[in-house]
Amino acid sequence: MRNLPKECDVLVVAVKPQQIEDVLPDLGVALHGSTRRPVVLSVVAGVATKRIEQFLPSVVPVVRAMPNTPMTVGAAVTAIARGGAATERDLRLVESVLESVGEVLRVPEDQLDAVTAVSGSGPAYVFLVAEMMIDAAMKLGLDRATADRLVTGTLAGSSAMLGDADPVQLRAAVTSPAGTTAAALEVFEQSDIRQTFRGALTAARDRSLELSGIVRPPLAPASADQH
Ligand SMILES: NC(=O)C1=CN([C@@H]2O[C@H](COP(=O)(O)OP(=O)(O)OC[C@H]3O[C@@H](n4cnc5c(N)ncnc54)[C@H](O)[C@@H]3O)[C@@H](O)[C@H]2O)C=CC1
Ligand SMILES: O=C(O)[C@@H]1CCC=N1
Repeated sequence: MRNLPKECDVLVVAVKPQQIEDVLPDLGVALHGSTRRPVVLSVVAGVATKRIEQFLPSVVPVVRAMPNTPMTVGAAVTAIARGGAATERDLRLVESVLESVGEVLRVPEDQLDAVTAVSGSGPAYVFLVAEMMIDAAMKLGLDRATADRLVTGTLAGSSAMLGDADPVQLRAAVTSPAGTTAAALEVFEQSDIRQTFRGALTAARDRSLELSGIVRPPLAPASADQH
């Protein structure tokens, strides 16, 4: 930890929210003892830049990001927000790192809890849809391998069509009057699926807000020679 600031331009904090107090005090000490000022990039859900800054020298730039797991296939969408000491140059540096694995958007920090609910947790909602479609396909008599290929191909193809297109228009184009899609969509609407989605995303947003309250105040400032 002590040598990290000398070796890195960007230091990524990627522990669980409950673990940041195990990491940030030592990082603060290492940065106090260093003349080099790497950007601290936190991907930790629900922990505000102000909280992170409390552990670090005031000149250290902090940028908070909410990426998502499609990063592993170069298709992330990540939102970033800057802390008090971060400059335009720091933001560009972070963007250049994150753009190597997907798209990057800048948002005000107070929107990151909503972002977490939408795109941070979002892949799980899509995977749940895949799981439920595969299950329903098998109930209709398709074998597992066929169901997997049909569902995976349908989700991938539909995502590729979305691009900048309007999902409402895309859905309308699939839905023939009194046809099969209309029959399925009627069942979805009757089950109040829209309200379910609003409730789910609100729960995720609220959990992110709640997590921001779990972090205890930092320890008294420590000088480098105490460690
Ligand atoms: N999983 C996801 O889709 C996303 C996760 N995040 C955030 O990323 C963070 C990490 O999440 P995951 O990767 O899912 O968790 P994880 O549990 O897989 O990774 C946490 C890592 O922190 C390490 N760690 C724990 N204590 C440490 C310490 N004292 N010093 C050094 N390393 C330590 C662990 O060894 C582990 O590798 C969380 O804050 C989460 O909110 C953000 C966006 C998406
Ligand atoms: O579930 C979580 O807390 C993390 C944050 C976004 C995705 N996974």
